[in-house]
Amino acid sequence: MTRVLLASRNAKKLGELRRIVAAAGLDGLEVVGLDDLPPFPDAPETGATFEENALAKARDAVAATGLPSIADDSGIAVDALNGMPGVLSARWSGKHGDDQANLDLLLGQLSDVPDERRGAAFVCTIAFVIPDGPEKVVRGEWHGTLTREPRGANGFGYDPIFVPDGDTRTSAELTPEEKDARSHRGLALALLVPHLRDL
Ligand SMILES: O=P(O)(O)OP(=O)(O)OP(=O)(O)OC[C@H]1O[C@@H](n2cnc3c(O)ncnc32)[C@H](O)[C@@H]1O
Ligand SMILES: [Mg+2]
Repeated sequence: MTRVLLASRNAKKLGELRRIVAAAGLDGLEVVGLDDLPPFPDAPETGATFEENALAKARDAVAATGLPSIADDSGIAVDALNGMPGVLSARWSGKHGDDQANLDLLLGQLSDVPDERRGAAFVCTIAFVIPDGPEKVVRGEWHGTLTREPRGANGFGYDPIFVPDGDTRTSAELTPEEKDARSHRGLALALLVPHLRDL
């Protein structure tokens, strides 16, 4: 069994990563999370791009654990905000990981933005780093529009205000399987799976 670390401190995101990797049926891979290992310090995410942040998180995890490591840096890019919150999505309200405050602030900022200009995209960049080995970075995008009120209880983060193109439900109203099949995270991991099979 080869061990692979999913290096995320966000329990909901980690759950999605675990679920998607499990669905890919990678025989011979044992997936571990940060909660299965001794703690190591969480470096600040200071990169200007999702790619830089994902690579930094995966490299830190490799340095601390010696395990092949996967890290996800993701967020929402809003057209009317010129692509923000972007890499600041997790701390848009000033408090890291406060999903409700982040979502409320974003909705307030967009209150005067008309329906035809409420486009947004979820972006997920995943870095896979092997000790003394190659580094891979993949990216998935999921395009849609933003609602005016939150709807739905599934998912996390900005899911209750994001309606993916081709649907009328928010991504918090999709089943987990529906979200995985279409999401930025599902798309990125699909691109990574061939590299995981090579391990
Ligand atoms: O860095 P780690 O430890 O993985 O955990 P994190 O929560 O800090 O993760 P990010 O730095 O990548 O920030 C991602 C933020 O973007 C949002 N986000 C990412 N993927 C999302 C999704 O599938 N649905 C809703 N919101 C999402 C969510 O608000 C997250 O807090
Ligand atoms: Mg983070």
